[in-house]
Amino acid sequence: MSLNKKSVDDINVKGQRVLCRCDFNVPLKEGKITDENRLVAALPTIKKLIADGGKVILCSHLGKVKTEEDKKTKTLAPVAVRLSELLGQEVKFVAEPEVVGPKVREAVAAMKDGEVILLENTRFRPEETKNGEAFSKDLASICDVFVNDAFGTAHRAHCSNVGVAGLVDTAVVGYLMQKEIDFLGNAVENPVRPFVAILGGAKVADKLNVISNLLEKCDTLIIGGGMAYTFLKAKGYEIGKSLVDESKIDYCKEMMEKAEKLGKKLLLPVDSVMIDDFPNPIDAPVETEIFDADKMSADKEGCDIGPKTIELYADAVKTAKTVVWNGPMGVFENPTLAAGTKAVAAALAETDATTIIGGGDSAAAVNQLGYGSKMSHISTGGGASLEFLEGKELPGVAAANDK
Ligand SMILES: Nc1ncnc2c1ncn2[C@@H]1O[C@H](COP(=O)(O)OP(=O)(O)O)[C@@H](O)[C@H]1O
Ligand SMILES: O=C(OP(=O)(O)O)[C@H](O)COP(=O)(O)O
Repeated sequence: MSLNKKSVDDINVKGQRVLCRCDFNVPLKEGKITDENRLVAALPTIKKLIADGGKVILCSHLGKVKTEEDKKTKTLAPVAVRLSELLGQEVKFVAEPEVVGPKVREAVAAMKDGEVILLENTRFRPEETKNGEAFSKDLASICDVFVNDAFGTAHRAHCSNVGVAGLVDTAVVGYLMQKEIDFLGNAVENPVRPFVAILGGAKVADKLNVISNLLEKCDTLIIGGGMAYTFLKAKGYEIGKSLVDESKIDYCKEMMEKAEKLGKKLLLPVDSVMIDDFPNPIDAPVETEIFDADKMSADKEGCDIGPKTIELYADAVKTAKTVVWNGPMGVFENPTLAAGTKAVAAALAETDATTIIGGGDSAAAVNQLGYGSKMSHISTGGGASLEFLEGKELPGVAAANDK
């Protein structure tokens, strides 16, 4: 999918009411934002709209809203406070149960050019995630122009990113959306080779589906983390209590055949760090033992790639010119099980390749290890970047006006 969409550079927002959909779905702990990456990433578009004299109405979802209790804890109030600080001007938080109601209409009517308001969590309206008409219409009624900069949500078709776009004359994308699609699009469509893709993590079912498409595009596909064990089982190896998706064993066999047919390298762990039981809490001390991949213990669980695999993977990355990485190599939240993830992050930091990180946990791992600034691009979208890499059209992008 190429991004031949109208952007904030193609419109004049002076004096216009601009509804700007961002992805402010940030992690919160006791009401405090613990990672503000998504807020910082949204600033260029917001600043541009302010500078151009728009009346900037920001909106976003925050988490999944299922209960009444969620409406207390998943408020965007802390985001308004932090955004005000980051922008150096007031972001007025206008909260009401229906998200867009009389209070918001009044506040919008009173806005001066260059002012900013933030609406409450769009998922407080139950129609939001069903792309229902009433809420889309409410959103469209308070704006002249719609800007979608929520890349992290682009794989969803909801009122605030898709429904509303169909009800306004002007629907464009923001800078973050553009940057994400450009980086990810170039990486898969015109990669400087060798192109290495690294997949790991625990969302095994989701991520296994990406492999078929990625195999056609990359030169080497490296598999680690929880998803590796379904492959190792497909090879006939004992995997003990490790994570597995039984329904995907035949698919993994097919993927190994596909790689061979296409002449692509598919690298799997040759050894594994195993433990007796999954740690609880996750960072509790654990006793580890290293096994070759074809001699794993039937009573243990594989939780990281072993030292031989680290060497193999670091070597494969060394000569790469483009690397896409999604998903940690092990249970990196536990310091004893973080070596594989650390080593891959270090290998990426050392190459002169274009390095693109996708997925909340992978991004957190890279940042925690201090390698964030060494990567070419850290995507703000996990699910969205994966669906994009799979070659799927993202509804949030498709809904914007073509150039
Ligand atoms: N071998 C493994 N067994 C169980 N969990 C694993 C294993 N390797 C990695 N994980 C877990 O995978 C999680 C991240 O997976 P995922 O959500 O798919 O990644 P991302 O957020 O980067 O897309 C981490 O919490 C990590 O502990
Ligand atoms: O955090 C998000 O997705 P991600 O965890 O896949 O990056 C997006 O804000 C989408 O949120 P959702 O998965 O609740 O629709």
